[in-house]
Amino acid sequence: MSPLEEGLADRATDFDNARIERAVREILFAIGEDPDRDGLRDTPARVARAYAEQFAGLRQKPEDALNRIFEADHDEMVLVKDIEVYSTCEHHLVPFHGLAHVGYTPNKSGQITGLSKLARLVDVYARRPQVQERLTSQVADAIMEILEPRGVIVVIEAEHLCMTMRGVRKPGAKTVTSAVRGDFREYAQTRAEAMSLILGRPS
Ligand SMILES: Nc1nc2c(ncn2[C@@H]2O[C@H](COP(=O)(O)OP(=O)(O)OP(=O)(O)O)[C@@H](O)[C@H]2O)c(=O)[nH]1
Ligand SMILES: [Zn+2]
Repeated sequence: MSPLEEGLADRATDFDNARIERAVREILFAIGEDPDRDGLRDTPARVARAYAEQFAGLRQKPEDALNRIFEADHDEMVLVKDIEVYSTCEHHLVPFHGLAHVGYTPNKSGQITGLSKLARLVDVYARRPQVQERLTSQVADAIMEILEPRGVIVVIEAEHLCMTMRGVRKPGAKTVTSAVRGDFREYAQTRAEAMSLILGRPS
């Protein structure tokens, strides 16, 4: 399986609402609640709808998002920073959220994509059970494969609710991950330039 396909659900496997509803009802029983009380009666169905949205990326491919490629007379860095990202930690199924910064240097023929498509691509991978490291590298690899740029940099900074509301309980702790490919990996100067734009200060 190619890295881009990792985590992609078999498209034949439809999202199973009824099964989620049964499972959530079970969990409610198991924690000692009454799933039939007023406030909880519709909860299994609500959770199923929420999961359909939260995990929609399991049925999407990166090329569904990066589907507009133009040619432009521009072959220098394009960076979209501060893309809000919400994902689900695959260890505890609780959210992690933060900011993604995605930059690339177009190839010599100046192939670029719509700016919003980079944010859409982040969502394709974020809307799956994830670890932050894999999310970061999948976004970078998809851009390399589809746009064939000279290089890509992806930086994600996020707070994991599994580390704040439970477990070690360290609110405010940020996890920063990066994936660099092509020019950004090869040339320290190019990488430093991107990092200073991302962090908003000289690195
Ligand atoms: N590398 C990585 N680890 C993650 C991510 N999200 C959560 N984790 C960690 O996954 C680990 C799971 O550890 P376990 O010991 O199996 O589970 P646990 O007993 O619930 O661990 P604690 O969170 O320490 O209470 C924890 O250290 C989490 O902080 C992520 O995106 N990347
Ligand atoms: Zn977790």
